[in-house]
Amino acid sequence: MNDKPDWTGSRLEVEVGSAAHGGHCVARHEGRVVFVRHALPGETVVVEITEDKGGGFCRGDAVEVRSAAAGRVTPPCPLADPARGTRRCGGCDWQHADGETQLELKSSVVTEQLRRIAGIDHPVEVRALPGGLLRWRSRARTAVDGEGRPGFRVHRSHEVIPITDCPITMEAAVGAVTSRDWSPDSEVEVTQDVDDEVHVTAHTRDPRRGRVKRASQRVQGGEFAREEAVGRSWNVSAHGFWQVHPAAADAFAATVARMAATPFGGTAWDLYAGVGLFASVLAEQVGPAGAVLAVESARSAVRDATANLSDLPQVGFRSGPVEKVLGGRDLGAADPDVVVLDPPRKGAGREVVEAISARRPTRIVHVACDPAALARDVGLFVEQGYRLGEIEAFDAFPMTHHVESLALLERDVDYAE
Ligand SMILES: C[S@@+](CC[C@H](N)C(=O)[O-])C[C@H]1O[C@@H](n2cnc3c(N)ncnc32)[C@H](O)[C@@H]1O
Repeated sequence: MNDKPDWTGSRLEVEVGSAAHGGHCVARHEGRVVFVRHALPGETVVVEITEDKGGGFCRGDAVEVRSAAAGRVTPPCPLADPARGTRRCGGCDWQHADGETQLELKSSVVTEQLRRIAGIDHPVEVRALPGGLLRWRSRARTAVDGEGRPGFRVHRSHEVIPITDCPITMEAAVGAVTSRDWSPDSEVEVTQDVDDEVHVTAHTRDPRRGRVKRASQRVQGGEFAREEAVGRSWNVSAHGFWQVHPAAADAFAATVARMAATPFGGTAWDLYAGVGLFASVLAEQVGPAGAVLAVESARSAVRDATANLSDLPQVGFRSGPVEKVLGGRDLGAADPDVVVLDPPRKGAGREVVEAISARRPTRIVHVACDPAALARDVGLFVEQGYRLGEIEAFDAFPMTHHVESLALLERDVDYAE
């Protein structure tokens, strides 16, 4: 039986330890672990407990800094200020850290996740992308409160804090969202594309089902957002997947190209292909005599990819979940030389890792936006006989805890095969 007191709502002074996955730092109080938001390693803070897991760990927000770390700054957004108590925007975890400190925190988290989850000692250094810490976000989904005001949710809560700005979001995008009222309790999606055209779609609540309907109404902009990367122009369905940071697509594609190094005339797979960004790079490497198979589950993305890559006949598309397509028969006869996979946040998982490994590609490039998922999948590939060659990591989401890592996994070629 748990006889520990419930600390929810209490304020405790703690010494803050290292950064943990998810934008917290770890502290201890009376033998219990407290995950503290908006603190920095080495600080002494007063934390208000927002969640007590009953005998296990607690979560809380730093509400007063008694001794600040050297990297602490005043958050540019008032919604991330400790003076607000625990009613802070849930979006930005590291606004109170300067840019260099954010890179150090993210580097330590990626390195630690690899060590803890995959048992691999491989120090990772996260690099900044050009463009600074503010106004980089080209895509956002905002909530709307009961009075029709757009906003963001409090961390781990349904409460919506109305916004008049969001300093990490591009100016025209945030202006399009904040300049009007919306249907109460709806959601608004916004995209600012490379031409600075803003696309806005409202998703309204279905009162019968008590959740936001998938049916949506375009309020501003066109069907497609135009983007540019790898020297090409891309048409992406206005709220379809495209990298959120404007410098990310080129940086990731260049890294994929370098790590993949697919032989001319070879075969490559681009799994979770989106609108075909990495498939285009692989297609250039294999040339007209090679083959690239792009697999993607969202039908609109496959449609966009097919149109975007119509000049690259060596790219073939399969529409459907990767786990199903890899289990099917229409993958083509040739085993891939190289596989690139860029799964959603939860990672690819054992079934997909085993299906890829069974085809014995020489090189695998794993692109991950979550360090824990990266470590899980890397560990699974290592179980299948691959070794971690290198990792390049980018801060494609400044001010938040998110970080993008690209890992190269290699298998020694056995020429007797
Ligand atoms: C992180 S995005 C990567 C897109 C692309 N590589 C890029 O950089 O633009 C992940 C993509 O995987 C797709 N996806 C999610 N789950 C999938 C699944 N089980 N099978 C295939 N595609 C999936 C999503 O629709 C999304 O386009």
